[in-house]
Amino acid sequence: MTSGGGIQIPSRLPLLLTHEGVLLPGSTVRFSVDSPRNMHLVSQRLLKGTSLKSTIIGVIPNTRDPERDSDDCTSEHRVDKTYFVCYLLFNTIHSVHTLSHLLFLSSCRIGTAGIAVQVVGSNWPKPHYTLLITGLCRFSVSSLLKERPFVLAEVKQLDKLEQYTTPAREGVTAEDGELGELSQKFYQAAVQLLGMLDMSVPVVAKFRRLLDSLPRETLPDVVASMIRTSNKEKLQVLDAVSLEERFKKALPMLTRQIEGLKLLQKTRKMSPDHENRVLSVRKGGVFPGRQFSLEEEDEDDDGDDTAAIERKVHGANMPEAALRICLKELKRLKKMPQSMPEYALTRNYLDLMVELPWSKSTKDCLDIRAARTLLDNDHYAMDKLKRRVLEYLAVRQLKTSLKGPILCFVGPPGVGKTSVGRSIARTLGREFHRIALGGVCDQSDIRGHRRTYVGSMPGRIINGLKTVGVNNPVFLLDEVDKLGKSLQGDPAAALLEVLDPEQNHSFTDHYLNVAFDLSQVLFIATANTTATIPPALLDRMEVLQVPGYTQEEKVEIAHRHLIPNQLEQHGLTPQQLQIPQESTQDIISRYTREAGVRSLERKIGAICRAVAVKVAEGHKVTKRDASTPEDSAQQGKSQSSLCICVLLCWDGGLTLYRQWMVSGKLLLVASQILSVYHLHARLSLCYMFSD
Ligand SMILES: Nc1ncnc2c1ncn2[C@@H]1O[C@H](COP(=O)(O)OP(=O)(O)OP(=O)(O)O)[C@@H](O)[C@H]1O
Repeated sequence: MTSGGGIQIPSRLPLLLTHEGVLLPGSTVRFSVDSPRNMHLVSQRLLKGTSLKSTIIGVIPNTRDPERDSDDCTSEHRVDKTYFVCYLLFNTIHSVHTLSHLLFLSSCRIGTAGIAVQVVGSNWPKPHYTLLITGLCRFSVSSLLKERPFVLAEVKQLDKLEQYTTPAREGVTAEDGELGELSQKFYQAAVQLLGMLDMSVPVVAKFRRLLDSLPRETLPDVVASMIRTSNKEKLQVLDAVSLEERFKKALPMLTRQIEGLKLLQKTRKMSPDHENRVLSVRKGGVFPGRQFSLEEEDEDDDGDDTAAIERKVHGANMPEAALRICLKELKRLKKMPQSMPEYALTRNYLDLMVELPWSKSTKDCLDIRAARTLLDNDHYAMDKLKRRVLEYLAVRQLKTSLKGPILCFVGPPGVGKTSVGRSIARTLGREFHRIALGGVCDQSDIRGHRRTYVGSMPGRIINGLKTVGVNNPVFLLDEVDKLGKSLQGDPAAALLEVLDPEQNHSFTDHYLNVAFDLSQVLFIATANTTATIPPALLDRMEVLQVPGYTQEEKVEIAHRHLIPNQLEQHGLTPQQLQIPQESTQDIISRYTREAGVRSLERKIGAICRAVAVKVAEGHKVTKRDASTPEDSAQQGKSQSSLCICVLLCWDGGLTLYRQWMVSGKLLLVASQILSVYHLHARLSLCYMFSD
């Protein structure tokens, strides 16, 4: 095998006839073997041989063994007798052709001698072997020695194997004239290509490693086997026996690949992370392995995402403990692939942490006189409550320390507890957030779920803070008396910490798992009764009773607040609908039975809706008729003198309760029966237009 210091391949080589791929010297290719001749080669030569010599075979590319095709025919048409006779005849002729074909092969084809580095056999779906062969050198077939059981040929080695063991400087150099220039050009092109490729791809990594360590002579074969080339092109390189010709054949392929990449990069604008990756490899001469690249890629892929969160985390102005947790989570997030379910959980957690108003607050603009005016304007009566609220606010104005009592307004429904809470927020110039506690029976509603649970989320307090975006809002805990209890814990107990000024500076939501200072939040609670409020909770609050209203108070509330509000809500003007005090009194005494004014408000709303329909219809009619200036004047007059007559009818009897709003002639335009009270009564409206 060795002659004169150089390595020689055996002069007789078993030949593997393959049509699958082209094995070039210096490359490794996997071949699937299933034709009888090739199968014999593997079983009788490769598997039985014990020496290195026995693992060297010749690979003749682009050759389909004719016997394999005929074998296929046999199996497919085994039962067809007529075909079988034909097949025998055909095979006799064909065997001559096969021999000549192989002889033709042996006279003009070039193959690659290679070492079978791996042989894997399998019986599924049919018996076959898979060979992993590393190419050594070119050879030409001198003569065919035998055809069966596998092809054996006398071969002539074309490449000198010692070339592959010579260091680069002793191989082709620039001083070697045209060949030297060619090889230098080829090397530079290969380096250029490398600079444009994604280094995390294994084949590129291999390419980079090989580029500097291999002798230049081997580059055309190695590069041609690695870049995107067709089998035909690889065959051209294989057939190029002279080194110069080989460089000339392979260089255009390499240049084409570079141009193609350039074009691709032009159209698909390079992403910055890709650029970074390429740059990092260009700078550090050592190419990182696959594992390293993957980690790097993960970081780069979501680099923007995590970088943005990191910026937000640092900008959120959160306390040190929270910041530490965020940075820890961020570190974990960076290491996680985005496809991991925990990635989304951690991401959501960090999003919430950066959105929370750790140190964002509104400035209180408390002026007791203005507060009194505002409360008076918003609410009629409720003197006792308003007085206490003003006292409370005055103390706050004098003493900025916020450790005051938690006010709890207790009274029947609709007496204005919630709306007073809203007014307090307005007088203070703070954000207002209402937390409805009616029916809440799970303590995690208040404190949140631990992050270990699927679908965990923060409690209502933290959610409320996120919504308002400041850490000093007015939180109205509505209906504290309707808190429930269940196996999931007692939400009232969770509220104890929230409402205790001594404790709530370090309120810890289970989801956040870090303390949030609630001491700046102004809590106001409302309830219909104190009977169902847990004593411990009641003890933390100052109860302010809000009694129901008298008839006179209700009439005043209706005319000062409810009717103007409803008119505005329904897009009506006071000229279009005027409800006299007597009518209001009647509605209160006959159609509402309540301590508050919610039902009364609904009745007024019903009247407004009915009037809105009529006004809208009136608009249409007048638009159509108002073609002349006289018509327009008439229309304005009619609208301004629109009045209402309330007809109350119940149990079939009709009571006309007529109120003439304008003097003069009145015309009944329309009447509508509105369903107001389910069985007893109906409210009928008549619209009268002045002529
Ligand atoms: N004194 C008042 N002055 C003006 N409007 C009032 C007054 N009392 C109640 N209202 C109005 O009555 C309506 C109902 O009030 P609100 O929702 O505050 O009642 P509540 O006491 O909170 O009822 P609930 O206990 O059912 O929650 C609101 O539109 C409110 O403006």
